[in-house]
Amino acid sequence: MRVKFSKMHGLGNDFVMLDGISQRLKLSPDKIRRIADRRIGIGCDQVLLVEPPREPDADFRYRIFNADGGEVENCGNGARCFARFVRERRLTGKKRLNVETAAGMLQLNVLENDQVSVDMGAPVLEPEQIPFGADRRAESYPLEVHEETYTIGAVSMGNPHAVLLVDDVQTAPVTSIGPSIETHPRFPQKVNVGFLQIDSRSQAQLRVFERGVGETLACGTGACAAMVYAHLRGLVDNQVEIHLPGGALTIHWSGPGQPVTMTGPAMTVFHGQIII
Ligand SMILES: N[C@@H](CCC[C@H](N)C(=O)O)C(=O)O
Repeated sequence: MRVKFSKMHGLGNDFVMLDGISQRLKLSPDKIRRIADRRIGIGCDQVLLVEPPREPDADFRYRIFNADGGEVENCGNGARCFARFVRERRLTGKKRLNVETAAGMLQLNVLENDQVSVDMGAPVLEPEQIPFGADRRAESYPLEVHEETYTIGAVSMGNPHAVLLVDDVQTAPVTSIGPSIETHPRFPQKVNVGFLQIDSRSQAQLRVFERGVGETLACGTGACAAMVYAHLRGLVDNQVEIHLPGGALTIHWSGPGQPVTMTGPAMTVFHGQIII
């Protein structure tokens, strides 16, 4: 099967974008892994597939596959790239888009200067719905990892996130404890793990060990989850610039029940074809 693709990224979180509207695609976890492989494939953190919508009020459906082949619910950086992709491929001329994901409907707004703003919906904090093993909802939870107890926040942005506050993001144990938290038994569907350093009430730094990928240069849903946790702890105001290794995202949240808004860039790198 010969497949046309675009290589894109949002702050270095990179994607292979597939148009499943003008070409017939049969993807399996094995094919996703091959496409995502940086040596024998194209290489990416996630493969994103655009399909026709199923819901009447949606413009498109967009599906997300991690580099390990697993399909997941949401991807913030991917959502911004999706908006740019459907316009560049002339699948739509709209600047405001409604897109269906496994996590629900997202609203996107294409701005000037390669920026896209996304209404990511309201965060979910009930442990059962994250899903996270805890008796009741709390602001923070103790989590035992390798006989040490860490304090975490647990937030779903459609996909599950654990957030840890750290003094210095540069020396944070992202790759040493990230994998153990990702697969911790209290997160039955695994989890993305964010390490957050708060610099002021409007500036923070974040590194994320992503479920099904490893550490990435940026994670949009991770930045939203980090904002939610920091806001619930009273550490930040309603708008925060979150600096990730690949660049900054602006995240806005005014509190429980309200949607989180994420604004940042979406970049196209090249177009190509692959035989899979
Ligand atoms: N990079 C993404 C998140 C992608 C999915 C994540 N790895 C998961 O398994 O939930 C983002 O920008 O949000």
